[in-house]
Amino acid sequence: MQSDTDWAVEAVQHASSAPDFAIQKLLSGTHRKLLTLVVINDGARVLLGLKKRGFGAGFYNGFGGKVDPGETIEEAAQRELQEEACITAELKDAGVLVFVFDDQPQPWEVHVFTASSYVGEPAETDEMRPQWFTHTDVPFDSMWADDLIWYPYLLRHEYFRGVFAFRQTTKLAWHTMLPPSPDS
Ligand SMILES: COc1nc(N)nc2c1ncn2[C@H]1C[C@H](O)[C@@H](COP(=O)(O)OP(=O)(O)OP(=O)(O)O)O1
Repeated sequence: MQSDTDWAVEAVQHASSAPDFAIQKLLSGTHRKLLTLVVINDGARVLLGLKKRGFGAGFYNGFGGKVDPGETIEEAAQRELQEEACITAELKDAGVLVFVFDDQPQPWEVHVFTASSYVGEPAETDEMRPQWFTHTDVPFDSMWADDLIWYPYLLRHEYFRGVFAFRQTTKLAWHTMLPPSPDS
């Protein structure tokens, strides 16, 4: 597993409005939970899934989950895409999101990927029900609150990095978006 998100620590340190819990949890050095998220974007539409169980159930989201020990982040993204949507794809790095929750011990680091095409036929699984949405019809009212902020970058094919602080799991309390790093 690999990650490099010291920029998230700097971002909260330099933001006077960042909530205390976000600053404390990011500065504490607590091991971050690594996750993946894949959004298939064919140029006019995105393929999302309605999460049927577990964290984020009832929200539309891309396909993804936790990085298992011994896996690279991209291997985890491929595995989760196959497990949740029954497809494979050539993945492109789209951005990184760091989430800090007041009710979760660890910050979460979510690596977002896109793909313009895929192999297989998207199919419903135990975890997700896939559905296409046009770019003008993305169901933000039924998605995580952060999505409204970073989807525009994804749809413009612009690499993004963001830090988001949530209270009571789903209430977005604060966020910041950073310019892409020089090597991204
Ligand atoms: C907090 O805001 C979030 N926004 C968005 N768009 N996506 C998020 C947010 N927080 C988490 N996610 C994503 C990251 C992952 O893709 C999933 C959560 O993964 P999950 O907990 O379902 O992981 P699995 O490994 O599949 O879990 P199980 O095997 O235990 O079901 O949500």
